[in-house]
Amino acid sequence: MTDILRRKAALRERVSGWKRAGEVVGVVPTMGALHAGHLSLVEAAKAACDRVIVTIFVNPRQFNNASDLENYPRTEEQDAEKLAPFGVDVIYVPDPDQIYPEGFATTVSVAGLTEGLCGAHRPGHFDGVTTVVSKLFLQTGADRAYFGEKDYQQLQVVTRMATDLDIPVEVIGCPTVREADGLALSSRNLLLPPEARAAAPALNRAMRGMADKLMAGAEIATLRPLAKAEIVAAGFDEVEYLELRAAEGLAPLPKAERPARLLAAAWIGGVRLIDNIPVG
Ligand SMILES: Nc1ncnc2c1ncn2[C@@H]1O[C@H](COP(=O)(O)OP(=O)(O)OP(=O)(O)O)[C@@H](O)[C@H]1O
Ligand SMILES: CC(C)(CO)[C@@H](O)C(=O)[O-]
Ligand code: BAL
Repeated sequence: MTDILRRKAALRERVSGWKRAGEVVGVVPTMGALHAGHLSLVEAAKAACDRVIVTIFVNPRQFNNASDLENYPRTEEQDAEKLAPFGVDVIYVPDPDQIYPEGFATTVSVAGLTEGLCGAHRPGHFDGVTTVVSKLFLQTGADRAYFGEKDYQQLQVVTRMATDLDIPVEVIGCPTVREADGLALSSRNLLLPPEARAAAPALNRAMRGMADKLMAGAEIATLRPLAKAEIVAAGFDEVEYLELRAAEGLAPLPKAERPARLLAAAWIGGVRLIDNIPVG
C-alpha cells in the first residue's frame, strides 16, 4: 500500500529527497471519496511526473453549509485501495492542525473570477479553496498540479492564484469524466437518492441541447427559461444558474461568439450538482 503521511514535516523531507534528485513532482488535490474522475487526474500526473502525491483533505473552510460538510463522504481506507494500482508515491492526509494551526489568520482571496457562478451562491467557498490550495502547493512543493474541468471555475481561480502569488507550479486542467448517461462523476453523486440519480443526467442533456442551439446563433437569454423548465420537469428542484461565459476569464457572453463555456448548478434530491461543457 502507498505511504500515507499526515504531517507536513514528513512530507517535506520526502519531497526534498526527490527534488535533490531532480525529479518532477505532481500533486492531485482532492477531498477524497475517490472515483474515476479523480483517478483520471492521477493517471495524467503519473504520465507526466516522476513522483505523484495525492492529497485528501475535507476542507471545512470551503463549505458554506454545515450539513454539506457533515454529510460529505469520508472513505479514506477505500480511497487508499483505489489508489494502490496507480503507483502513487505518497497519499498526504494532513491532520487538521497541519493546515489550520492554532491562531491561523490568513485568507487567500482571488477577486473577479470568484464573483459569479458558484461564487455567487456559495459565499466564502472560493476563499476557502484558494487558502487551502495555496497551502497544499507550498507544503507539497509540486511542480505540476492536476485539476478537473468539472470544477471549471475552480480551475480558473486556482490558475490565477498560482500566477498572482508566483507559486512555481503549473496548473493543468483535465477533461470531465462522465457516467455513460452523461452525468459528471462527483463525490456528491453518492448522496443522490435512486430516483434523483435516475433523473440527474437531464442536466447535461439539456445543456448539450442548448450548446447546439447556441452554436446555431441563438442567445442564452432566449434559451435559458426553456432549458430551466426542461430540467425542472425532469425532476430537479431548482436550477441555481445556467450561464454562457468566455472559456478564458469567464466574462458573461450573450451568444457563442468566441470559445465559450456553458456552466450550470442545480439541486436534485437535496444534492447540488454542477456541470459545464465547451461551446465552440
Ligand atoms: N468527473 C470528474 N472528471 C474530472 N475531474 C474531476 C471530476 N470530478 C472531480 N474532479 C476533480 O477532482 C478534484 C477533486 O475534486 P473533489 O474531491 O471535490 O471531488 P468531486 O467529485 O468534485 O466532489 P464534489 O462532490 O465535492 O464536487 C478536483 O480537481 C475536481 O475538479
Ligand atoms: C481543490 C480542492 C481539493 C481543495 O479543497 C477541492 O476544492 C476539490 O476537491 O475540488
Ligand atoms: N469539487 C469542489 C469542492 C466543493 O464542492 O467544495
